[in-house]
Amino acid sequence: MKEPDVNVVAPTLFNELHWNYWKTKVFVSAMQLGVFTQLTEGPADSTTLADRLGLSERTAPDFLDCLVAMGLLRRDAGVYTNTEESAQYFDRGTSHTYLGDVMLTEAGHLGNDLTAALRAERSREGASSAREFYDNTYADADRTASFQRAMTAMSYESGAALADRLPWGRYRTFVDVGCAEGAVGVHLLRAHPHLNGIGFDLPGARAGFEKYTAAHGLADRAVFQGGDFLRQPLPAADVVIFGHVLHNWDLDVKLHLLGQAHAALPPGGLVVVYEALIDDDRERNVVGLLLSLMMHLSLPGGFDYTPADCAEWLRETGFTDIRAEHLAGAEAMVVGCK
Ligand SMILES: C[S@@+](CC[C@H](N)C(=O)[O-])C[C@H]1O[C@@H](n2cnc3c(N)ncnc32)[C@H](O)[C@@H]1O
Repeated sequence: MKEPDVNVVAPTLFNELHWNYWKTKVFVSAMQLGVFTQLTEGPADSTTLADRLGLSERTAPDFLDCLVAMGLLRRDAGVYTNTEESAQYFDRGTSHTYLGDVMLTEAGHLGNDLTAALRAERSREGASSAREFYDNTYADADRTASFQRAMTAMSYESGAALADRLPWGRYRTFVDVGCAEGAVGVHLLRAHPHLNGIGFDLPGARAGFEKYTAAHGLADRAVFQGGDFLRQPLPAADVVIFGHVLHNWDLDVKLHLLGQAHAALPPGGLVVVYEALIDDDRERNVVGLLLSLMMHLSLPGGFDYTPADCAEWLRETGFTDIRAEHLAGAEAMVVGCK
């Protein structure tokens, strides 16, 4: 295999195709479940729709808001209705214009796993927990490498934006918690030669991290520390970063991790949480909503969230001066100060 490439471009086309694939799955599931046909009987809220369509209440809000963000439904004060186009083409009762059969015949299989997960109280498709998902991933070297490559691609633009947007001149060290290959740290270390970083992750992430950071000539400033954040404290640093980590876990673990970050920071230190945060109105950032559905599908307990949710958890765990800022594409960060 070739060595990691140090001069890559952002994976724009990959992102576009990947998220279009997931939008198609959501659309097919909506037709398999009869969402649009149900809504021609009248507007309904998430609880009513979950009951009528046999959806789990755990997954229904993210699924329905995803359809809103995709422009297939409207939501007003928590009540969902069809758009004109959805009512005309996706309601089975409107037989002279109904187009759903075409999609279900050609691509119906795409929705099967999502439809089953939306109906189940617990997903039966993926691992029983995020813990099991990562144990399985790191048990296989090829799976580890492709997972870490995907994380590097997913965080490419956010890493570059983070290097630009935070006042790094005030800080000397950071710990990137759940660092995977260390791509975000590489962005920060290349842009700010005075910084030193720790990549903290499960021991199975070490080989990929050391190979990637060495290929960028940063082995001396990027140190890997193997550990389990469910069982041990985080390493001390001036800035603690969580990228696409909190969404893997339930609320208790999210709060536990933010509390651990608070303990690891000096007074004045920063916690930075970045991922495809769902917009506060839950009607625009379709990628954040799709990721939340992916968590429901394969990592039980995990869910994505809004900047407002994150700000509340940061306040609860003792942070102040909390602010949210868009980074790049679908991604945003929330920053808090100890
Ligand atoms: C979705 S990936 C995010 C990777 C990277 N931060 C990014 O944004 O590209 C989540 C990371 O959390 C790590 N992780 C999961 N459970 C962990 C644990 N118990 N302790 C430490 N790291 C863990 C995984 O190994 C993985 O690298």
